Amino acid sequence: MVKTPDCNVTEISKLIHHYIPTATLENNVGTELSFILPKNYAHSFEALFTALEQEQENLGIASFGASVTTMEEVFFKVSYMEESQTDIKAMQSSSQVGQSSNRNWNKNMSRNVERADPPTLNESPTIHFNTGCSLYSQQFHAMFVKRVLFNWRNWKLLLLQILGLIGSVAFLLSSGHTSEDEIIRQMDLGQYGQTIVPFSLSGNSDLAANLSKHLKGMLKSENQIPQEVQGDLLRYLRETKDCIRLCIVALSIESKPNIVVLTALFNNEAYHSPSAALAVLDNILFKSLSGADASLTVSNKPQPPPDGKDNEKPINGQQLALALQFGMALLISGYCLLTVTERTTKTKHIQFVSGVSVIVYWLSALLWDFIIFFASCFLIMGVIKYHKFDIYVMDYHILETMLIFTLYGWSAIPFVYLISFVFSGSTSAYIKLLLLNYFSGTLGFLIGNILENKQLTSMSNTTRTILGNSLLFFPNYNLAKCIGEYTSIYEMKILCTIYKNLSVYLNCSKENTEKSIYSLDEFMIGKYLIVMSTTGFIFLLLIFLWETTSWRLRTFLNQHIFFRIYKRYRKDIVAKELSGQSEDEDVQNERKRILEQPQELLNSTVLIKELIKIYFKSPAILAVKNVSLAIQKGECFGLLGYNGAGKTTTFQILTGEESPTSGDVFIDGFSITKDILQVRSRIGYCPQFDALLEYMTAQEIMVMYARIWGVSEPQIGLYVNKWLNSLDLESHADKLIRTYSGGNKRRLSTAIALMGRSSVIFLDEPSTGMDPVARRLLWDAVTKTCESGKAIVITSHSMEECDALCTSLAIMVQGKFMCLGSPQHLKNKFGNIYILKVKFKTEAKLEDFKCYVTTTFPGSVLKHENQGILNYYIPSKDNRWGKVFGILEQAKEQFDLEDYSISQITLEQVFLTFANPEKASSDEENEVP
Ligand SMILES: Nc1ncnc2c1ncn2[C@@H]1O[C@H](COP(=O)(O)OP(=O)(O)OP(=O)(O)O)[C@@H](O)[C@H]1O
Repeated sequence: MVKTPDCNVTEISKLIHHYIPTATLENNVGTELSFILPKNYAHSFEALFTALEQEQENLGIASFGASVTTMEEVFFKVSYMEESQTDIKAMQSSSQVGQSSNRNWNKNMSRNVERADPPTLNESPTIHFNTGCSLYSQQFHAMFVKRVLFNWRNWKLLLLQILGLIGSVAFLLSSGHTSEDEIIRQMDLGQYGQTIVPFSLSGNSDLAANLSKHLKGMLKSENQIPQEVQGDLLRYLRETKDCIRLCIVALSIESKPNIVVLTALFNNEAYHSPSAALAVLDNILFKSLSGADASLTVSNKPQPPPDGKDNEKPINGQQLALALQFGMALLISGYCLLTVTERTTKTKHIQFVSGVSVIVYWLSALLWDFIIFFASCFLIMGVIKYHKFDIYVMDYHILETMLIFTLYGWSAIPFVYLISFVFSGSTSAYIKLLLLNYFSGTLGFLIGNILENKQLTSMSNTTRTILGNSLLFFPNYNLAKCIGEYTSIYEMKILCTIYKNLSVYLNCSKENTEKSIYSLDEFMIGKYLIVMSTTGFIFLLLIFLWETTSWRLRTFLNQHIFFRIYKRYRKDIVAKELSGQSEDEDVQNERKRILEQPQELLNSTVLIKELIKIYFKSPAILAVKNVSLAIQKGECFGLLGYNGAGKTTTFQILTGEESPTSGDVFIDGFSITKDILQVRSRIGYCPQFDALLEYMTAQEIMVMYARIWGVSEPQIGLYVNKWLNSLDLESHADKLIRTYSGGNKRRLSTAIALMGRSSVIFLDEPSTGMDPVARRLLWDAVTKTCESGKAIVITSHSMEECDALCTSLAIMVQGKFMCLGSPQHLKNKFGNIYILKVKFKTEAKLEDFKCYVTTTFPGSVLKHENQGILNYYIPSKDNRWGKVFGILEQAKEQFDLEDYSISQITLEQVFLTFANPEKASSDEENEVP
């Protein structure tokens, strides 16, 4: 029944009980009133409905109808009976007494019992909500714990990143060193394999002949090839092809009067050829003096380091600078994982609409990520110390090195946050950021060094400066430069102290050695430190700016640029599709009321004024076409429509996710286009796809949202448990959300949307995937939330759900409202048929019954016939409820009917009429007069 303002519910109940004593009140919410009438009183229906029709005006009934029990209600009844027979004791002993009564309510279908309860879920008088500084500190706490839990639950990933950092640094540092035990290298020709040794002999002297003989003998014994050259030895070396590769040493023995000149030649491409040539020469001299058996062995053994420095490693700053790049990129890039996931799954949006401030959100993330980074830097210092890179750890240098790392972290973490806005997937974001950071560090470092060396490039100074300065944008480049320059400076200082006479190679002037490393001069680190500390602030500022002004920017572009251009070139479409005029009287009246009355008089929680949304693609998609609507406090408004009708887009605009192309929305009087931050903290939102942090448990995420809303710390447990109870989630409270079924995730998303102090809650298909029991729990929670004074806007493809919950609804078709009003109003307005279902005991009188129906109800249509069951559409015009029941009671006896039912058109049939007008009109033409 639809009640008028002066409806007398007590009198209506009395009248119904007069005819049907066992009738029960099912629902009394808003303008809707419904009773359950047992079927065994079907014989009294004629009298009851006739009496209702006669007294309709006196009792304050705007309209009424009847529907039969659905299969879902049968499901509840059967499962309840089954359960009560088998497990009644268990249910009674349930510790959750309130919960248990909830379940009974749902399974009994006696909704009135529960709905009569005072609202307990929202703003219970005992719950205190913090504001101001305490609210901000609670939100910071919630955001910080969220971040900690992410790393705690994904510890393997974090460990991998830290091990990657330390491992890569350790590996690259150790692989760059020469071994401590240097090998002894023998300086003979054997180290080059078999070689050709050209030699020339000139003059006639015994000594020369003797030397030549020893040379040949020695070379043969060493498996080398002696090659006597007649004529010019140098020319032979230059022109003989084989010599280019195989001649390492050569010898000339020249006899002059009174002297023999021995000359050893060496191939200057072979590293050890000079000493090998001398060794050959010394050997033949020794052999000629001491006999053929005498020999000399020449070996190369590096000299040991000076006293006390025997373990010191050579310092190599570039090596460390490059070694750090991969590990740092691996760790730092990982900070995009949660931020990208939160943004793409809309979890961040939900946190913002629940009231988290932008500053709190990002600073809490920065703090935790910085702690992890700082701890990792200490581990790197350990590795550096272990590898004896004393320059970074001796004296106060550890502080200087940590300062470089700290400033790098300060700029690199916000850099990663900022760049992560570009990506739509967390894994691809990680890989791409890893490559960007790594290559900006390594290639940037090499390019930077080339740019600094004026001899290597022919660029003008301006180009060189622009290129050099643009590299400063990348934190990894600054880190590499800092470490590289830092090492060079101290290396120079140490060398100048030890070797005072090295002025040929080093500038060891006082001015140079005593200059501060923090100086802004070239080859000092001051510039890089200042750039890192400044870019940290700039990146953070850009993030805050983007978060707070991107909405305005998008709205401005949409409304003042794109839409203006569109209007200019598509006047025909704008006039036809976006005028806002409607053929439906209710939609038109609502629009007129909103446009004509001042906003204050409308006093609505949600006010939608001429809302238009166009997706400017090719071709442009007109998703919402000039919609106006006012939703009051305590109202549950349903938005129905086929897939693609524009419901989600409307929701996205109402929650500040999408910007409107034209028009405005006011929540509690605050404009969504101008005061988005005020609007955000007044909204609860359950999006179409679950926006949950899957590494958390239900308990943890609910506690997080309770903190975001500002529930006082001692009451959070109580508050969260209430909401977990309300959607029957306590048994899953401690399980990770990633293990939940789809239905349970929906329950949790809905509970999150319903909690807090919002004025309006948007539920986008909340019951998708829920079982019937969970759906009833959801209905119960939604009804109680409405009763607590909040407005709820819901979209659903379940007509039954909208029928049960919504005080008013609109059917949306291709972006427009086609009708508007309460479910019963729409059924009465558009449902001009009754649905008659008849079942025969035998089919003997079936044909007679068909003739009877055709003559008794002119215009009726047999919709469906199957195994003795007939399904008719009967026009309701001229056939009142009482008359129809009277006729069918008589027909039951006359035609031997086993059973019959007569019901009003369902909301679903009204929906089909509107949502598919072409089909519906052809159906009506063909089937229903
Ligand atoms: N981001 C987008 N870019 C372009 N077009 C879009 C975008 N989002 C939605 N649309 C289009 O806008 C229209 C309305 O889509 P919307 O998602 O609002 O429908 P809906 O009624 O919520 O459908 P459903 O019931 O399937 O959720 C559709 O034609 C859709 O293709």
